[in-house]
Amino acid sequence: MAYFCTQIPVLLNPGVACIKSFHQYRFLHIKAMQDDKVSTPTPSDECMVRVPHVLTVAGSDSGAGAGIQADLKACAARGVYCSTVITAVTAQNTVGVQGVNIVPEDFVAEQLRSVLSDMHPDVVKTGMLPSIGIVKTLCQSLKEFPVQALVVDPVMVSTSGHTLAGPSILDSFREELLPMADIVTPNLKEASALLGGVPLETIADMHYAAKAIHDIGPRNVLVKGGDLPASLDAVDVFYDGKDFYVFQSSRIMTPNTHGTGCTLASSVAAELAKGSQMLSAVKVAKRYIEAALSYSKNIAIGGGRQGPVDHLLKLKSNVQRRPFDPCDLFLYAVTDSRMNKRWGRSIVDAVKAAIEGGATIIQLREKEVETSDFLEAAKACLKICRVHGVPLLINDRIDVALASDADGVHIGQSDMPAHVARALLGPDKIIGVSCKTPEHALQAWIDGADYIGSGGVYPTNTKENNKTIGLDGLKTVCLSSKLPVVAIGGIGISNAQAVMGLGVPNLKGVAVVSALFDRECVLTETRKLLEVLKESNQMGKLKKCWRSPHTSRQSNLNFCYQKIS
Ligand SMILES: Cc1ncc(COP(=O)(O)OP(=O)(O)O)c(N)n1
Ligand SMILES: Cc1ncsc1CCOP(=O)(O)O
Ligand SMILES: [Mg+2]
Repeated sequence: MAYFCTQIPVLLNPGVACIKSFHQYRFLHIKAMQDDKVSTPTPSDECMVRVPHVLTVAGSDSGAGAGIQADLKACAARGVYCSTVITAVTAQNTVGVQGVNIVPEDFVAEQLRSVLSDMHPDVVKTGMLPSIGIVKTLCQSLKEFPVQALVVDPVMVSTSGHTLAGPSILDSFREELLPMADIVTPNLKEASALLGGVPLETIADMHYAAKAIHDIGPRNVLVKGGDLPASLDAVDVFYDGKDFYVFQSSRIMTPNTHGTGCTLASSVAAELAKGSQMLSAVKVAKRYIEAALSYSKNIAIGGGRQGPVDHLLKLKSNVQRRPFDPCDLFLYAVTDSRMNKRWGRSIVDAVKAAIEGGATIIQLREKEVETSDFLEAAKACLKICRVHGVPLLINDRIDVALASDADGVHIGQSDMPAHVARALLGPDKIIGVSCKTPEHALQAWIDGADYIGSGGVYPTNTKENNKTIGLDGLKTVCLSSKLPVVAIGGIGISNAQAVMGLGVPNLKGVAVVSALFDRECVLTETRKLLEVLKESNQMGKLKKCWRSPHTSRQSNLNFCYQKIS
């Protein structure tokens, strides 16, 4: 079995050293264009990385919970490329299957030839195979273009009860397809059909079925017990021809189960494509489907009885989150547990008060707390921030940001490099970078940051050995920066006006620690600073911008400030 590495392929221009990130590439490309010597980058073999690849041969589900669409999403979620040969197009939604249109056999053959002859997938996974001709075509193609593993999900009846492959198909399954399979993953109904209609109602029956199906020829069998009567647990039985393994987990109560069979089989295929052994591929796939089911418990898609699982575990968080808006930097509150402890309050209480006072973004800068406490605080603060539509960033700790699903991070010149943070956090999270010079600011932009923090503008006791850049230094950085800027360092009620009065358009606000948190009442201090900031932005030229209602549920905080130019 080959080992594959999953790095992003690197683009090369002849004569240009290997470019490591998209942002760097984009920058060099733009620069080359400006220098008038652009040539289209060509891939070079030495930098190319082979990507694990699953080909799914299945039906399309217009509702996208199952079929080809589930396979694509599951493989993407598991980090594997997925190509698709479509055997049928179904009209389907959360209510049921309204129609099926089978793709002609010779066109299935053509799709198979296109993919197998050129792209050489590692693993083939099958779903809906609606005719004997299509089963035979597939078996023939696999003989011509062998793959490392074949995963057969013997789809016969949709969960809503619609026949997707009739009983006529069973002989070709038994005689041709299953003997070629490395694993077959029937549910109880499908296992029963493969065994000629024998009733399967107990875990003992599932053991019997796994063995009897194994005798037909596949190397491994996973009998799924989701439909087991009178069982609160989800029980699946795996048999490798020698040993039985019973996977038992508590049943996740959710209406959103459409596509779980396809997803499980695709995930097994994805793990095999990455190089896993069969038993660990099944284990990982089961863990993944459990996570997806649990995550999708309360998502609402469609009006029918059975909604789709959210394979990418993303839909809910995108509802709660909104894109970064530079206006968020207006009143940027940065916590400090030492100060809060001194005044006898928790991080969470401090954040609550700052938001109530008008803070437009929160950064948890916790240099002295244990990781587990930091994570708990981040989760608790995130709940509050989400209710108020205020973004929450984590200082320094990418791991805490990831684990808490915070909105982003703030990192300095000696922290994790911003391009690495971007690769770890993905395109949607907010990244801020501390910059004291125009060179820092340019690099932050190249690396994919969203904003820069610049300072210390004034001397401060909050951060040791921090060079003060003054208002002139801040202005120089702002003028050179392509990104919005927030000023930091020694800023409070007495000098916020002077900072904002610099009059550079990309200076969007001030970041403040001690002026808010080293005070008795965070709420009062935040309110006072907000008033000063509003004044300083030459009141009248400052426009209150209302956010769309779904982003913030408290109307008094449902705003940001934007300067009218
Ligand atoms: C908004 C903002 N700007 C700058 C900093 C400083 O970050 P860094 O230079 O990494 O120093 P520490 O805060 O980690 O001590 C910041 N935290 N926030
Ligand atoms: C974290 C940081 N980075 C540059 S100055 C500073 C400290 C700002 O704290 P304060 O607002 O109390 O001066
Ligand atoms: Mg830092």
